[in-house]
Amino acid sequence: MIQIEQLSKKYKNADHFSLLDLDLKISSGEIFGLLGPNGAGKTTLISILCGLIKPTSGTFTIDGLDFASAKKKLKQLIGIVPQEYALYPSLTAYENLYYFGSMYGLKGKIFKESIDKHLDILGLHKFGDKKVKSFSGGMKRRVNLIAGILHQPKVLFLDEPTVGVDVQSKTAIIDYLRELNAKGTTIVYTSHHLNEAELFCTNVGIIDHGQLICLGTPKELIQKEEGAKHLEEVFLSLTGKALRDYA
Ligand SMILES: Nc1ncnc2c1ncn2[C@@H]1O[C@H](COP(=O)(O)OP(=O)(O)OP(=O)(O)O)[C@@H](O)[C@H]1O
Repeated sequence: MIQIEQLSKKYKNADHFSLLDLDLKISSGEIFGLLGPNGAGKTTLISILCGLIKPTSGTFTIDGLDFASAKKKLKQLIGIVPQEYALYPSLTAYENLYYFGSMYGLKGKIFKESIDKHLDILGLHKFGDKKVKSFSGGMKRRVNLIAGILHQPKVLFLDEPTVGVDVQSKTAIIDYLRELNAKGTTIVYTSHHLNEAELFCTNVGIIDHGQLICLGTPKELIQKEEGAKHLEEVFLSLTGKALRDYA
């Protein structure tokens, strides 16, 4: 279970809070969708939960652990699939995965077999020895995903794992995440694909201007919004149509 209490973040020199007094509970076994317009605070929240940046105030625990007292345990417990490709372009897919797995202390025959197995499951078995710089966006996204799950995390955080990929890669990624979840992995993911989130998530939270503005199953949120048939209509009704450009 992830328990977040009164979490706030104001970046150095920023004139506004990117997260403000956010309370949220995510139960074990969920596929939780963190949705919101550009600049809403999704990446900021995921980055804090993964221990990549520190909150300005507030607390959170994952499985009862926090970074202050149990950093090493937490790092093993969670997996991170960042929005930007965290891959070395001039290494092969296999070398990248070997490197990232080693960072979690993985080694030996079972580890190597696990890399091969995951390359196979995600349709990359023919490309393990090819340099990542020659890969399509969809292939890079799939390698990025494998890099985050080789150590079998209990909780997996993914920041827009299906952005910029074709329907085939998207389906392979979502199907694989569903499989992981069925085996017990809690999934927290951000996305701008509201149709995908509607079908994929057990619960969603919409955040805007750093605050949680609604929470529930996709079905509940759609039922609550008069005239809405899909999550996208709920989303637009709650967050408005104004563009969210920032620089
Ligand atoms: N390193 C930073 N320094 C200052 N401000 C930042 C920094 N990173 C993000 N912000 C600001 O924090 C706010 C939330 O940004 P964040 O990236 O968390 O939003 P997001 O919901 O993930 O957006 P997107 O959908 O565009 O990825 C924005 O106003 C952004 O400009």
